[in-house]
Amino acid sequence: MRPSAEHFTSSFSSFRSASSWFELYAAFSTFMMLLRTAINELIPIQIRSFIISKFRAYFFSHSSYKASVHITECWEMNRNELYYAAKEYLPTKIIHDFKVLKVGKLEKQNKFSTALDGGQIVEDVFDNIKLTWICSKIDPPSSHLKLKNSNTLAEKNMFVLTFDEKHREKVMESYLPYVLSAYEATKSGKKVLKIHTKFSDMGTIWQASKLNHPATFEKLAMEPELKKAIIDDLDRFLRRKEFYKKVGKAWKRGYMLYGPPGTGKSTLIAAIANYLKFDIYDLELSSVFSNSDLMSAVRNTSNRSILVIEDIDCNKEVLNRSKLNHDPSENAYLRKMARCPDEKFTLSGLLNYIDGLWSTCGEERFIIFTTNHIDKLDPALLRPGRMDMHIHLSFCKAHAFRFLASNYLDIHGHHPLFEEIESLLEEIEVSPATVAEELMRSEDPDVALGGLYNLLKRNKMESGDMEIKEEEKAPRSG
Ligand SMILES: Nc1ncnc2c1ncn2[C@@H]1O[C@H](COP(=O)(O)OP(=O)(O)OP(=O)(O)O)[C@@H](O)[C@H]1O
Repeated sequence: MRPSAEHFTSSFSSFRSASSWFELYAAFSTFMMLLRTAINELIPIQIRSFIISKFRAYFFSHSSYKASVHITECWEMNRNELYYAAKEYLPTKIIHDFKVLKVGKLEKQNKFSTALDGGQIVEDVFDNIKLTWICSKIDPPSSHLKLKNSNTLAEKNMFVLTFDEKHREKVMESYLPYVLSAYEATKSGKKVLKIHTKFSDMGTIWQASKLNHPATFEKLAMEPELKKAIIDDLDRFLRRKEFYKKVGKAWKRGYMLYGPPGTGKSTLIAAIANYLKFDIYDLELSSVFSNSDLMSAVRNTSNRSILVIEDIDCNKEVLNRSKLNHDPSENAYLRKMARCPDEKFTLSGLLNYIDGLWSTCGEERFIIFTTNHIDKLDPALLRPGRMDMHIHLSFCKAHAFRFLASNYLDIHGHHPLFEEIESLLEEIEVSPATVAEELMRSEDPDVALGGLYNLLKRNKMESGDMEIKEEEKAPRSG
């Protein structure tokens, strides 16, 4: 069909109106350009930025951009503590209104544990910030990468935490540390303690076994003031994380336990470990072959642990080893394995080294040295500030004896032999270990206490005989 004359006229008029629109647009653009130039020239940039920020805040403050944090099960092929913290923390948020929840119990636990059953959305509020958690699965990587020290496939699950973008800083700096600290607390509550011993002379691997030592402060025969001072010190240490940070000190503590054999040094260490819920790393100096060997051993200890170095006065032994006492070919081999050719050390050098290295490794750590002969120690070790507390454990006197009698024989009141035993204990030196051993010989208190009395009398006579002999040996004056 051919177009009519009216059709052409209306198309032309619409073209005219379009051209007038362009004219209008051009005029508007020119005006805006002039206005912009005028504003830029007349209003300083600071005032302009301020006005723009206010304008944005007014119009966009209610629109929420979401930010997400992905917390995967593994981090750099290792267990991601934050993931496990979230796993432990989240069920506590829905325990009263859950729709689905996994429940289980391990042999060692006396309560059952709970876990999310995947796919659930958990809502949490922290400091008026709304947070949403969801657990989701990650496809396993194509290569069958395995976790270090574990048979689990890497990166199986993750938590996605979503929140308002504007709370990003608070979530990262306050909320996540809060989730982590709640986990640390529950973890230490149900922790099965371990004692690690150095695995071999050549390697630096620790071998762990369960620490089943039942020692507690309640069962330790010790002057009540000293016991209280130690417990107070431990409590202070535990709650002062922020303080250590503030004063720029490593969050660590060192004790020196000294006293004769059998006075309870090892028992006290076990009681401290049970109290703090810290693992023990028991380092025998005879298993350390060089500074680098020692460095690896110390570096491989974990946080929340106690590094115990017993009998540090055995200086001779260490020096003897470094002077190649054994077969020379064997020593060459051992040095090679320890990657420290011809490296020697003295005990004081070794202790200085531990001190320096240890203060740079991890946190929440204890180091405990024990010695039977404090007088033999290198003074550098006893220097103020190196060890935080020097604890003297001594022979059994009346108070410790009564304590052991009530603990071992259930005698809480009086016994006819008590006074005689106590006066003998004032005269001779007997360790709590010897007393405890005698008290364990019979369940009958009369028999056990009788045995102890006889032992103390014998010891007294022997020490009297020795004194007489010493006097006889000494040259007589006049
Ligand atoms: N103060 C104490 N309170 C309760 N029991 C103690 C005490 N001291 C020692 N014992 C008992 O004696 C045993 C040996 O003590 P322990 O091994 O702790 O002494 P030690 O000072 O470490 O000895 P060593 O210097 O020979 O290693 C312990 O198993 C414990 O039963």
